[in-house]
Amino acid sequence: MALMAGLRVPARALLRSGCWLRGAALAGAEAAAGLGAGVRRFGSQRVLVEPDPAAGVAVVKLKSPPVNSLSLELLTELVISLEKLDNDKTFRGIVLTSDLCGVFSAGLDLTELCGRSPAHYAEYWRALQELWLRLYLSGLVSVAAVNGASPAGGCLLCLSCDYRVLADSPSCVIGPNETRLGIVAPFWFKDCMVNTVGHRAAEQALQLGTLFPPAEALRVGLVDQVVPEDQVQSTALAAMARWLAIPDHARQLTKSMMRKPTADRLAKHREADVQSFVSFVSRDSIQKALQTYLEKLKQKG
Ligand SMILES: CCCCCC/C=C\CC(=O)SCCNC(=O)CCNC(=O)[C@H](O)C(C)(C)COP(=O)(O)OP(=O)(O)OC[C@H]1O[C@@H](n2cnc3c(N)ncnc32)[C@H](O)[C@@H]1OP(=O)(O)O
Repeated sequence: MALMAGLRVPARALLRSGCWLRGAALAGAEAAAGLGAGVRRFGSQRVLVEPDPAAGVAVVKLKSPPVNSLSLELLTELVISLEKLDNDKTFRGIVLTSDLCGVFSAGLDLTELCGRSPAHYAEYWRALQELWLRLYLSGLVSVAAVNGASPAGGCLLCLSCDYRVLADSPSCVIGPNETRLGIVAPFWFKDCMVNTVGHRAAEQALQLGTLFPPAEALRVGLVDQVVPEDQVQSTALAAMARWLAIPDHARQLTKSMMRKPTADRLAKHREADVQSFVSFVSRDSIQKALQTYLEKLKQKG
């Protein structure tokens, strides 16, 4: 404990990434995931990809301690991994999950939104747009195995998938809490919410900045299943099998028919959306609100 207190951040990071617990269990986990000899994990520093070529499925794990906040680096690495999987005919589906304990993703990395230059904000927003468009329109089946808290941008990642399984734990809250920070979700996040839970529920959740506990998230339709924490990944893989039973071409054309009009609203006006974000985030009042929120988070930690 004293050692952990003295080395607060690294110790927490290690615990979060499950390093102390995982070493011995790794071989077993690989076997359970169907990773035989010769099937190698790949990915990058912040995105771990565990392929199961026989099943045509890859488990994509976010591993950017302490909370998988969406830094420019994480966004970029995730886009690269998704692009690679999208272009590899071996794969028909991905399970998106977190390699950390208790957090799926803390949403946008607030340090990317505070005290930076307009050029940085623009670069960051373009990366977020890129990730959303790629995930939302991916021809792969995407199942989110939400094994931790998933506020704001974390919720957007989940909503961009085809199916969501959430862990049944009080800490596993999910929802669009932007207004509580004094900021506003972009219209394409709003559209995703509306498409998932309907206009009235989306309007209430977005205005109130609601973070739903699991039972409420299920009731409102924000997630499709709530299961015990240790069954999230296996349930996601079982759901994946149901989706993969459908011929790809028919499912993909249907997905595109359902989602392209929403995606096009951004795709056709990306640069205007970037400029609107840059001017919003650069306001003194927004900078102050974000700084205050970030300081509160740090004090709490
Ligand atoms: C300006 C216009 C923008 C429009 C864009 C709208 C779209 C999306 C907006 C967003 O996504 S904004 C981000 C919203 N996210 C949140 O409100 C979540 C904040 N975090 C938490 O509630 C908690 O951290 C957690 C995720 C529930 C995990 O709790 P836990 O107790 O396990 O960990 P903490 O001690 O709170 O945090 C550890 C460490 O991480 C830092 N941190 C947490 N979240 C973020 C973040 N989003 N960005 C950057 N850093 C974050 C936190 O400050 C701690 O730092 P240290 O104290 O260790 O330095």
